[in-house]
Amino acid sequence: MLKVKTFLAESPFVDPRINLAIEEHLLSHLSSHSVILYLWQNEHTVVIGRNQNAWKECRTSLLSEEKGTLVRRLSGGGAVYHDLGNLNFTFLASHLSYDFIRHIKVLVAAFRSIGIPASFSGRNDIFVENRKVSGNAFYQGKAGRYHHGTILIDVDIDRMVRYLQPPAAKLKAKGIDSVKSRVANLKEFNTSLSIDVVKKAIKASFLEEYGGEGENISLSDIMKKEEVKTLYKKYSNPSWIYGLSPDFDVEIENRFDWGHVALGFHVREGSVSQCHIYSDAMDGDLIASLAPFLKGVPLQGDVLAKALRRNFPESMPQEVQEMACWLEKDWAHMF
Ligand SMILES: Nc1ncnc2c1ncn2[C@@H]1O[C@H](COP(=O)(O)OC(=O)CCCC[C@@H]2CCSS2)[C@@H](O)[C@H]1O
Repeated sequence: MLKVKTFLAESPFVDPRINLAIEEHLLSHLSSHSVILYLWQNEHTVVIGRNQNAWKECRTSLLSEEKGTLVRRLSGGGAVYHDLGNLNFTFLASHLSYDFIRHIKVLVAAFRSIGIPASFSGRNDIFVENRKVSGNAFYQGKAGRYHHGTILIDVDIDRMVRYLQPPAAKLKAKGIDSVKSRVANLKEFNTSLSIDVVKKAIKASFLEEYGGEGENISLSDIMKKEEVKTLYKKYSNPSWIYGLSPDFDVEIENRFDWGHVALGFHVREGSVSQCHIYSDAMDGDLIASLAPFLKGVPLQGDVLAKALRRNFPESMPQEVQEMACWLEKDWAHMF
């Protein structure tokens, strides 16, 4: 088997934008015949895949209201939730040293060494007793490739489900859909586990598989580099996080005493780029004439309601008042 030099890197940071910046930096500076095991954790974060629609995959306004962070990663695949009960691993390797089977071997052996009967699903997941405990994804750069994944150790599953639930509105969007699974925390199978125990097991299994010392990479030195600061800005930029979401169409409707109303929005980068309003109200013209007021407005019920009201500073027709209240009340958390 090819002899490779092994490195270990452990992040002391819990900000996903810093950790993703470090990961990308490590990838672009890989030397030949080397493999790095990078271990990292994020606090209260949803991570979407490179080609996903942010609003479709994540209740973005709920997450931000509860002080969570949404980030987009480089690799493909679906949306996952991280908190400090989740551990991430990344195997970064030069093209010749990259060997997915060996990575899985490292993980499965590590799990077994701490009493967890894990197996690889054949798709991109690791399962224990038919429940997913790890989701994996991949990226190829110039200097090498990476395979990264999550490990659910003691994650708040209620929060995970809440943030990743599908939006209530009818939504048609291109982009990659997440694949919902039944998940489990490793702690359910071995109550004495902690993040540290799992980390130690993975590091030991990595060195067992690859040999070598596992030279430490100092991430605080890497953090000082200009390139990492630039990458941090990229991962923090809303045009990276939201802007790469493919456009989508969304429809919401309601029956009022005076008639039925359906609002159809075309959404680009989070704001309404086109709006159509259909209604069977007596004063259908009034309702249809509201559409231009919603163009360019961010897709949030309360902000849309404000935009409607702004256009009737003097006397607001009853229908408009009711529509604004409905948007505010039912769709404040549209996504
Ligand atoms: N943290 C975590 N771990 C495992 N599975 C999860 C997690 N959060 C959510 N899920 C479940 O996986 C599906 C999505 O599965 P899906 O297969 O669509 O996507 C993935 O697994 C992507 C893994 C990305 C790993 C990266 C590594 C470092 S940064 S993120 C979701 O709907 C939940 O049912």
